[in-house]
Amino acid sequence: MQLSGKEWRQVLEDYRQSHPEVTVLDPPDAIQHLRNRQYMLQAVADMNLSDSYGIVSVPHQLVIKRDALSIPELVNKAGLTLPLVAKPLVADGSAKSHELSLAYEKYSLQNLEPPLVLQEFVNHGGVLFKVYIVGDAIKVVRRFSLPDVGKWELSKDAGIYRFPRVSCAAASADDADLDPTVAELPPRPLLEKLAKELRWRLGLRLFNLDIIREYGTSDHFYVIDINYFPGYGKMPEYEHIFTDFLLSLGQGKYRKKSG
Ligand SMILES: Nc1ncnc2c1ncn2[C@@H]1O[C@H](COP(=O)(O)OP(=O)(O)OP(=O)(O)O)[C@@H](O)[C@H]1O
Ligand SMILES: [Mg+2]
Repeated sequence: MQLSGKEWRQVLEDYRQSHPEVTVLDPPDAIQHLRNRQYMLQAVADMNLSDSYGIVSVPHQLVIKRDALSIPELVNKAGLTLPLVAKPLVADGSAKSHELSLAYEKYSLQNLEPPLVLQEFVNHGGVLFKVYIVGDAIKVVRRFSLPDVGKWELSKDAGIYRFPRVSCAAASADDADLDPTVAELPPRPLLEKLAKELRWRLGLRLFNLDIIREYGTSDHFYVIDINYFPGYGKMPEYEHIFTDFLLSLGQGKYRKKSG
């Protein structure tokens, strides 16, 4: 018998209820929440994180459920500024769900295929920060990203550009000769606060964030993507970090039992 995603989650949930001695790393419903780009970044938006180390927000975005012809008008009403990144609404790891495009011109938006999320493109100097979270541990790496879009390109280009899955193609930018204002990692205390709060709000322990710094600012960051259980193989020192995480779970259980 083939189970639907929902039925499968129910099976896991029932198992958890009837086997309280089993450690569930992350609950299926919380994981499911990240598979929809309409909700994925909501926890970051709700946090309103702003302190002396910086501001963390999410790009303005608009959900288009159907009817591509109405997109230009909806974009107008929502006050979104072009260029926009169009992302399929569902982010389930399938190749299709990672087919993104960049739209420079309002009327060309009618050629997109809903359901999708339209997100304002934020210039960020072509570098993004992947922030890996494993329980209490945080590890950040730099990756090359999409280049900035200038006014010149905006006036000249009148279309939609599909781009390949950047995160797979992009090499590490950690050893590259980069503009230091672009390459400087987000402040550690800001990331600690963000990670701690997100672990709590999302109810998850194993995920990563894609963060960019708005070009020309030193401390305005945007979270543009959150993925559950990302490819940890690309995270430096993942063996140690993962082992420590698993050991800490065992210790927690032991304390609970004996305490
Ligand atoms: N709002 C934005 N502003 C600027 N660049 C963006 C924005 N959103 C996405 N990008 C660029 O597009 C890339 C892919 O976007 P995103 O991470 O949302 O898609 P994804 O398909 O979920 O990717 P992943 O391969 O990381 O799972 C980002 O790594 C970044 O280079
Ligand atoms: Mg990403």
